[in-house]
Amino acid sequence: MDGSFVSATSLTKRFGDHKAIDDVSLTVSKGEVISIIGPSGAGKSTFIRCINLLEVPDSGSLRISDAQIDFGSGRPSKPKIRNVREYTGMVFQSFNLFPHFTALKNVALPQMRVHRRSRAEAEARAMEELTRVGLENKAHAYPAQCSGGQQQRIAIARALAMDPELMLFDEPTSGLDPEIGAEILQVMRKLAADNMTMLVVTHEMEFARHVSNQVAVMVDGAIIEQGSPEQIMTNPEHVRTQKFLSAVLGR
Ligand SMILES: Nc1ncnc2c1ncn2[C@@H]1O[C@H](COP(=O)(O)OP(=O)(O)OP(=O)(O)O)[C@@H](O)[C@H]1O
Repeated sequence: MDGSFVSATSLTKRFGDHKAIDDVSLTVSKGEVISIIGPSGAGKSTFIRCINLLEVPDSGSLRISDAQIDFGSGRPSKPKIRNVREYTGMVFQSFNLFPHFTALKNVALPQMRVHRRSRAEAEARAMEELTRVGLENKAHAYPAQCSGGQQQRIAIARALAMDPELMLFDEPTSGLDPEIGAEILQVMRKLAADNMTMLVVTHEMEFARHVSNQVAVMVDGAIIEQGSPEQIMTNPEHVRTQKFLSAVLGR
C-alpha cells in the first residue's frame, strides 16, 4: 500500500467501441480535496462513477482504505461493491430526492435501510446533517417546497448522514443559478475545512483554484496533467490544459 486513502490504478472503461476512460490512475490522501476539470465528454463523470462502482471498470484496480477490487473478470461480488460503497457518499447534478418524503425522511431513510438505524436514531442524525448544511428549518418541507439549491443541500446531508469517509461530487452546481450554486460551494468549502476527503468533478474554476489541494485535468479519457491549483491554473504545462483554461476563463 502507498499510504493513500484511495488508489485508482490504470482504470479503463469502454462504452461499445468508445474508451470513456483509458488507463487512468489517481491517488487521494485522507483529508485531500481533488478537483477534476476538463472539457465536456472527457470522461470525468465516468471516472468518478467508477470510484463508487456505479460504473464497473473493464480493467485496472481500485482500493479505498482496505477495500480492494481488481477488475477484468466480470462484475465484482455484492459484498465487495458494498465494501467500497460503505466508504463513499455521492452527490450528483440531479438531486434524486423522493418527492413524497420530507427532507428529514429523505435523509433518514437510507440510514435505516443500509445502516439499520432506528427511526429515532436516523432522524436525530438527519437533523444534525440538515443543520450542518443550514437547513434545519426545512426538515419538514417536501422537496417541491425547496429551491434547487436547498434540494441539493438535502442531497448532501443525505450523503453525509451515511458517515462516508470519501465524498464524490459530480458537477453539483451545474444547472443551478450562480448565486444558488454559491450556496452549495459554501457547504463544500465547509466540508473541506472539516477535513473531508473529496473528489469533485467541477466546472467551477474558482472552487478548483481556492478549495482543492490538487487539480487533475482530464481530456479524451486520460488525466493529462495534475498538480497544485496554482500550478495548473497559472502555469499549465500541457497545451490541451492551456486551451481548456483559455476557453473557460476567457483569457
Ligand atoms: N452510459 C453510457 N453509455 C454510452 N456512452 C457513455 C455513457 N456514459 C458516458 N458515455 C460516453 O463517454 C464519454 C465520457 O462521458 P462523461 O460523461 O464521463 O464525460 P464528462 O467529462 O463527465 O462530460 P461532461 O462535462 O459533459 O459531463 C462521452 O463520450 C459519453 O458520451
